[in-house]
Amino acid sequence: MRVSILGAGAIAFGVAAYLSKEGFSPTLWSPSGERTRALASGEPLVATGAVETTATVRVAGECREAVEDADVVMIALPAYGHKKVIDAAVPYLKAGTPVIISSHSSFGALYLSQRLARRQVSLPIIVWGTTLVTGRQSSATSVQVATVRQKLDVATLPASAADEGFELCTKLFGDRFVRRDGLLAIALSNLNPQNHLGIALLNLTRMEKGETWSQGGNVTPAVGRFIEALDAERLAIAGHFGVSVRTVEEHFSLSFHVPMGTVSEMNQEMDRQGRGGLGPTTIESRYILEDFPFGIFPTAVLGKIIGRPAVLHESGISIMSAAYGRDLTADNDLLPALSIEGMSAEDLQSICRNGYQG
Ligand SMILES: NC(=O)C1=CN([C@@H]2O[C@H](COP(=O)(O)OP(=O)(O)OC[C@H]3O[C@@H](n4cnc5c(N)ncnc54)[C@H](OP(=O)(O)O)[C@@H]3O)[C@@H](O)[C@H]2O)C=CC1
Ligand SMILES: CC(C)(CO)C(=O)C(=O)O
Repeated sequence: MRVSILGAGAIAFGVAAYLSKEGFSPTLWSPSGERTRALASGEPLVATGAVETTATVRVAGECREAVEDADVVMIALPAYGHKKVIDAAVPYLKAGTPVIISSHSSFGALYLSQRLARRQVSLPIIVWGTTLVTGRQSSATSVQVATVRQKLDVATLPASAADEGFELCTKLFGDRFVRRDGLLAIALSNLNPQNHLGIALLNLTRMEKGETWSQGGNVTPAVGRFIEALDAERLAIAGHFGVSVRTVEEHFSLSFHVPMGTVSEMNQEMDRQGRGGLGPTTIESRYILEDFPFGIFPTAVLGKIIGRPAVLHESGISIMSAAYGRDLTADNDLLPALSIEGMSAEDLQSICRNGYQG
């Protein structure tokens, strides 16, 4: 099966390595072309850690080439690139060809559905609550994979494609998928924003000064409690919509293979095992530039829609925007096209179930 991955960062490399190892043939597309230059010249992709393989992967020079050829398309890059990449792909996507959005955030699936409806193209959009793997790109041709997650939440747009989406994901990536109740559940499942709000806000000076610091080791009890309080707001919103989502504690335990405990205890355990990872060394980090506009902000919008303001989410945005000297919510280039802020909870639930019709 030909899987074209739009993106060529750590996750795209990790997924390409995983698929190659499983006998599928992935194609990578780098929007600027920069990150696939060495692979395009014939060098193999080398993965180490939780996925160990050396593989030759195809590189597409243009988005059209990646998309037209594919049996499945996957978007695997930070949300601040989603609009650009979706706009590039939409003209070439074919009816029926599934599109997987890895670590869906900020209703990117609705944006894709809206653009496809304008072309009167109908296809299943498969959304994941987070990524299959975690890791870092270690060079232009290599990736260090830290973990392959045990469980991954999945849903589809429209919801009626759920069986097809679940079967496809299981065929490609194994028996690890947990079916969730539609796009809204997935939009509330991505936990990076809450984790990264706690980590980045409470370690901002380390990031700004470019220090080398242990991420897991610095999820101290106070940082852990803050993340748990943010999670309580997210869970309350999910509860109001009647959708079931994983707790932050379940997320850590299942993603990083540590026994259940408090958020701090689990991070400290990862750190003790040498798997705590390093925190960002710049404030120009996706922990802020992706997670605040595309994760924390949409969750705060959902809180407003249901009349239960997510006070810590809103405060986090205000404090970080003040620290940046600009309104971070303005970076979200997906929400304005969707006018979600003006919708009723019922209308939002309906569009998240059915998508846009051509
Ligand atoms: N890495 C991890 O462990 C985890 C990552 N995630 C999530 O997975 C997603 C991918 O993460 P990761 O692979 O680490 O990220 P990277 O920063 O490594 O992604 C780099 C890729 O994104 C592209 N990109 C960056 N900015 C833009 C833009 N403005 N427009 C178009 N494309 C852009 C780059 O394009 P180019 O090729 O042109 O340079 C490149 O292909 C993110 O949403 C992240 O939050 C979630 C959990 C863990
Ligand atoms: C490092 C990790 C796995 C945990 O914060 C992560 O979520 C990321 O890189 O985005």
